[in-house]
Amino acid sequence: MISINEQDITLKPQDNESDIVLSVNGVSKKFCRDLKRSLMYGVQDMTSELLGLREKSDKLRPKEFWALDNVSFQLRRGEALGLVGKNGSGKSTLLRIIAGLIKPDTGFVEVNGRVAPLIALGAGFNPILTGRENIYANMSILGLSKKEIDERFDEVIDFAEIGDAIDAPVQTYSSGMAARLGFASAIHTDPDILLIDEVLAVGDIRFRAKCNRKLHELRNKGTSFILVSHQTQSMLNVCSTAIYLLKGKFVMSGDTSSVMHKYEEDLFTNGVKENIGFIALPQKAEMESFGVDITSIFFRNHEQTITEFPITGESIYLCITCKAHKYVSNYGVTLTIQEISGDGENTLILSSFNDKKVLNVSPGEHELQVHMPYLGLRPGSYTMQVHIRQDLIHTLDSIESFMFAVKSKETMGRSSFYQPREWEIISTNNKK
Ligand SMILES: Nc1ncnc2c1ncn2[C@@H]1O[C@H](COP(=O)(O)OP(=O)(O)OP(=O)(O)O)[C@@H](O)[C@H]1O
Repeated sequence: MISINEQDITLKPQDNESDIVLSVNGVSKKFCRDLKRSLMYGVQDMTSELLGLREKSDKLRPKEFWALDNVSFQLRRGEALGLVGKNGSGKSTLLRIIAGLIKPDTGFVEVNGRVAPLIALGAGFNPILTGRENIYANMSILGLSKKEIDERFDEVIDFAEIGDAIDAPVQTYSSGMAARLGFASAIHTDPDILLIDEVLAVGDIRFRAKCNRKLHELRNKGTSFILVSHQTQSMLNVCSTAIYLLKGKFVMSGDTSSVMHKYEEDLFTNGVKENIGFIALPQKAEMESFGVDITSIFFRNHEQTITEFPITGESIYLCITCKAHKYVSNYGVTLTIQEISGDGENTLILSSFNDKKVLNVSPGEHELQVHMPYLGLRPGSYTMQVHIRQDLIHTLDSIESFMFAVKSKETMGRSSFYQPREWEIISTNNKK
């Protein structure tokens, strides 16, 4: 994933009309899911457009739906704006309208400068043309003359690290190569606005670092960005402001952390509210059990009171109640925690086996407590897998998703975990 470090954000939007590089005004776009009807509407629309009869329509025809519904916002020079929303909320449609790839059904977009879309992998590339031909086609679509492209050509292929493959058809490229070429040609057009879709999460770490440096350079020159991402940390790192779309509708805009907070909260409370921070399971019959069954999972605070929300930096006990049907020795618990809107990476793995804690239980009910004196997880929404194993091999019981939200009393800034700390000044005057 492309990311720009926090310190890269140097340009602050200024309150000046001439700073507005993009203005999206009441933009709506409708689509039709039924292929036959969609083709029929397409032919109808084209005919009426050719006859000069087509008016922007704010009415839906049968089987149509609004993929974008009356969205308005402005982007200023040097601003990095995040676009968040669940799958299908209209983010790509909005980027494609801004890039001029599709037309809105109502509203309009005003662009002050050159827009370079980094939308789908190898977007805009013709697979049967060579890399070289595609660079010329792509850069001229973005408004460069042949002479300008000639001047930048070597820089583009150098940047893309394509080598001899530049004269092979793009259909023979790997997705990473196509994306590198797309990225290189787009950024070498000196865009005023870069549209970055998260499908651009390609390339090795070294290439991504190179892209970051280039983006940093562009940013310092005043290029504005719109970044689509589901990853909270990338959003917080890159974007100063964000917009949240839901089913094509504008939900809120503002500073990135408040928007991401609302987005995560909605993701989280989507029909599963009753299961957050607490799970209770029906008892298993003894014949279905492998010896130890999880009966509930929840948190207790430092006073041992049950709490729904653990707090970053505070003491918390994760409690797993179990019913043992027999004496079970050498068992252990593994907890694997992921952020719900994260990139699928594990945020934290705790294992009693790794901690050399061997657990034994006699028949009956037990509460296993995992004490975390300072919770390191930052505020957000998480899912936890819980596995109880014997001798690290046999699974006795497991829970695939225990969902919980972490709240915070302190400001975390853009940190990705909580570090307990103390600040102190020690006088060294009398020390030798
Ligand atoms: N050409 C099309 N014809 C019909 N429906 C479409 C078309 N393009 C997009 N859609 C629909 O419009 C809605 C918005 O799609 P869009 O791709 O903009 O969402 P998104 O927020 O970018 O989703 P994701 O996060 O999955 O990329 C979706 O329901 C999608 O299925």
